[in-house]
Amino acid sequence: MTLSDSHLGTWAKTPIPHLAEPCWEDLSRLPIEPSDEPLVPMSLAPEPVKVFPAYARLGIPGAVPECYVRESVYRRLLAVARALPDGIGLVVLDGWRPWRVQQYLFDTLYETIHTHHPEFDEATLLERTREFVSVPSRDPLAPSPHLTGGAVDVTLCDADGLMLDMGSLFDEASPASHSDYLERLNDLDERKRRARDYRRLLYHAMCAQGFTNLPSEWWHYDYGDQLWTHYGGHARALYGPTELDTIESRWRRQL
Ligand SMILES: C[C@@H](N)C(=O)N[C@H](C)C(=O)O
Ligand SMILES: [Zn+2]
Repeated sequence: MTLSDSHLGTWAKTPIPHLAEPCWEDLSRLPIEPSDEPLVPMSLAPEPVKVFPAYARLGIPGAVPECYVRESVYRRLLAVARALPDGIGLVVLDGWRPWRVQQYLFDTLYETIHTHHPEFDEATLLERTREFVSVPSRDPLAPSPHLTGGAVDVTLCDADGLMLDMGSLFDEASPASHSDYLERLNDLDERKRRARDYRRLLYHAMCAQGFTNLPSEWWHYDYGDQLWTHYGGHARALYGPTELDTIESRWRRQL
């Protein structure tokens, strides 16, 4: 289904600004005042929110078949979806992530880059991997963003539920995934111009609800974690690492 330019509105006409990559060492020093806000399942959200737990669908070991997020993140994502033009839906691909999945993603990308570039030294390998996967960390002072339930990976779909072409694939580990990549190209063909406009639409709809974006990934947004503290200019983060409630922990609290 093709949506007309005028239908996409002013967000799609407003460029994505260029932002510098984060310095992860500086981020880890930002204070966290942890809230006990619960993790809630995105799949209970009404239309136009859609949920496709990408890592569980890919069979990644330890991945959960649901996208859990903190309650404030849930409410904000619902508001984002409701603010999109008619006929466009918000697809949530990942939210809270178990440490094991973060480790699997990190190790897999690290090994893949190492195989393709045996000449890279350790520091370069780490830098290239970090561009697309954060270092796995359960440290209460410096958790990986997705372990907090504040980070989300999202995209857009049309009224038929088909994901829109955003100019690179979700998790594509290439410069084309940088949020402002299409802003920097001249002479875009029709396909790339539409992808640029969809990225802009997603970016401004998310920012209007208080999310911040990771500049190396058009799909990754944060609320309440240390990336959000940095890019949003906040005094402190709201979320530390968290875990899903188990039946054992629930009963232990109740008895
Ligand atoms: C793996 C990718 N979807 C993602 O979320 N990357 C960021 C950098 C992360 O792992 O926190
Ligand atoms: Zn992410």
